Amino acid sequence: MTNGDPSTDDDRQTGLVTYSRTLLAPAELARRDRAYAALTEAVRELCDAQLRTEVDLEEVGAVAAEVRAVTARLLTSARERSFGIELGHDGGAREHGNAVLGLRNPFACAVGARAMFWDDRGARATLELGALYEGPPGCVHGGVLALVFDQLFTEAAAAVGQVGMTAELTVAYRRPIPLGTVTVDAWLEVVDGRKRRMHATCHDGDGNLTAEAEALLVLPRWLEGSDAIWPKRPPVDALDGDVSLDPSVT
Ligand SMILES: CCCCC/C=C\C/C=C\C/C=C\C/C=C\CCCC(=O)SCCNC(=O)CCNC(=O)[C@H](O)C(C)(C)COP(=O)(O)OP(=O)(O)OC[C@H]1O[C@@H](n2cnc3c(N)ncnc32)[C@H](O)[C@@H]1OP(=O)(O)O
Repeated sequence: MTNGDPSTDDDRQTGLVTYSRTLLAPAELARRDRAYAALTEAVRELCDAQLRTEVDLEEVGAVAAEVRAVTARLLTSARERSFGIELGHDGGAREHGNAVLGLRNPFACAVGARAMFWDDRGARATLELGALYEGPPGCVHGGVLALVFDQLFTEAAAAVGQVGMTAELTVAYRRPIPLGTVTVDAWLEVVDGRKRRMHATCHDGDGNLTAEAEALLVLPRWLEGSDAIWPKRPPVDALDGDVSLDPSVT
């Protein structure tokens, strides 16, 4: 099957996952990533602005027409389906459609160089969850937090070489989470064959523990022996200050 994109080779199937491999030189790939990241950021800013705007209704109508015109320009050349996974030159997955950290997904909240980190225990995300992620008034939507936990578990498992897909996810919401900065830590607790038991915490901007989560990840039978590589993230010590992932350190 061909994916219709001349910058990648054809689709391949590994179990349930369809992926292609880039045909572009690294410099060209980086140039495109910068351009698409800038577009994604601009659209994200637009989403936030349209949510909060109080301009008069005539202006609202005019802006809607302009946005539709811009959408039509983008659709003059567009893939028909989701981004899927494209493999880069090092075999690393370029998951640019991912709902939490996709470079080309304006809904993604874990974006930018300071959003996602790994160490030898697991993964940490430091996120700005603004008005677009609201559930209870002024607070983060519980489903959005579950989404972030889900991704963090995958990251934490990958950080220690134990990838898996989420089979079960349980969240304990301990106190409302004000919109703003949240820090989520996830780590591996137990490996039992293809099963990985995970734990995670969420702290608000004042350092309060707001939620905890547990998950069972399972290395899918179809992924055993695959050469697919989850993309590596910067080490936690790339951050300023004390950001140990040790769960005993609060
Ligand atoms: C996955 C990451 C891999 C990274 C690889 C690198 C590069 C890129 C390639 C692929 C990337 C793909 C996706 C990653 C992207 C984002 C992820 C974000 C997180 C998610 O968004 S992820 C989506 C939600 N997630 C699902 O879409 C899973 C649907 N599901 C299944 O795909 C199967 O269901 C699966 C695979 C879970 C198991 O299938 P299977 O055939 O491999 O294994 P099997 O059934 O034999 O179970 C083996 C042992 O696990 C126990 N077990 C199984 N399921 C259980 C359950 N629910 N509760 C309690 N125990 C359970 C059994 O009881 C047995 O235990 P025992 O050995 O003791 O008998």
